[in-house]
Amino acid sequence: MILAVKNLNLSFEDRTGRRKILDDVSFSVEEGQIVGIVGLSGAGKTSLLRTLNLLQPVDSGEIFFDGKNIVNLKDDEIRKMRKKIGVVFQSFNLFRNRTVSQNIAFPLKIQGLTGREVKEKVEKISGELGLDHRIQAYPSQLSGGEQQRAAIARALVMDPKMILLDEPTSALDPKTTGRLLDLVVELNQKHRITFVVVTHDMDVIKRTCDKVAYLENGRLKFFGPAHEFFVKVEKNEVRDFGTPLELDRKAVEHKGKIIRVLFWGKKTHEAVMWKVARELDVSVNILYGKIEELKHGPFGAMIIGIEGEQQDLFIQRLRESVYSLEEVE
Ligand SMILES: Nc1ncnc2c1ncn2[C@@H]1O[C@H](COP(=O)(O)OP(=O)(O)OP(=O)(O)O)[C@@H](O)[C@H]1O
Repeated sequence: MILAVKNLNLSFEDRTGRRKILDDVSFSVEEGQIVGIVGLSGAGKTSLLRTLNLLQPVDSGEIFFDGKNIVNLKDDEIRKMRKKIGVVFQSFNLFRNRTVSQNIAFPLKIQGLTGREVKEKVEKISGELGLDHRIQAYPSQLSGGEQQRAAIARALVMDPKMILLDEPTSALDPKTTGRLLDLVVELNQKHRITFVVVTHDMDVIKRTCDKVAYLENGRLKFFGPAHEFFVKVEKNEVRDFGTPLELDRKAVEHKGKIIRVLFWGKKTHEAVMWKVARELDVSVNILYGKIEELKHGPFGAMIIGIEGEQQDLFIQRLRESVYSLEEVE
């Protein structure tokens, strides 16, 4: 386990008094995982991210990183710890009056590496991130995607164990977003870097995340595998995040039973459904359906109308091969 957050509380003082921002938040992250932090605006996502990098002191609670409680560290220990945790802010925070190369070199120079060592590292990282041709440019001359990669390069150059990303795709077009997400997955697999990503973007969750933390008014309402988060969305247990499949009863004329099926990770569910339907002579009518390609396999939701004498047996048999199945009244 690389990160364990225990009973974290944070509050801020404003005109109305003290306001709770994080309320008894606990979760843990295995090394090499990518975790998405989601929730409505103001839920406390960025505040949580800032506590993880010790930019934000907390009221109470513990944060174990790499086996050590990092809450209440002394200044020199904080500096040491920060080397292991890279941060890429939403606004990238690149030094405007330095080139890409100088931006990436900056943390290494502070470390006291020799000119030659710095040059080698900067070249290696910028090559890996496809920035070699932009190395002498200034941030203002870069596209949003390039600025993002320069900021990631600057974090990566310290060989961090974990990288925190705040809304990494909010300034990017869909194509650049796709490339960034591929890059995150690649860095994660190649270097085993753990990522914690604050995002509003469902694509980030679908394509990169192993786990999801869902915050509502500072409380962690869900923490678990990405596909289980999508189950929550389908069951309408997550406010304003994603749209569950709805059955429009008026639009459907159906005499038999209607079932809602959720499936995950197996590509065989549909084959099973048709096979069982044939065996039991049940007719199957898919009324609504959708499939999301998650990192660890497809997640799907279907609303199905069935007819035939052996409907109940069909439901029983199908239930064995899907994630969940319920009858719709
Ligand atoms: N330094 C601060 N002082 C007082 N209140 C703050 C401070 N920083 C954040 N807040 C408040 O804490 C709450 C949570 O903010 P935070 O930025 O963590 O939310 P968020 O979930 O990241 O929102 P968004 O998605 O809009 O970025 C907000 O109501 C915000 O106004």
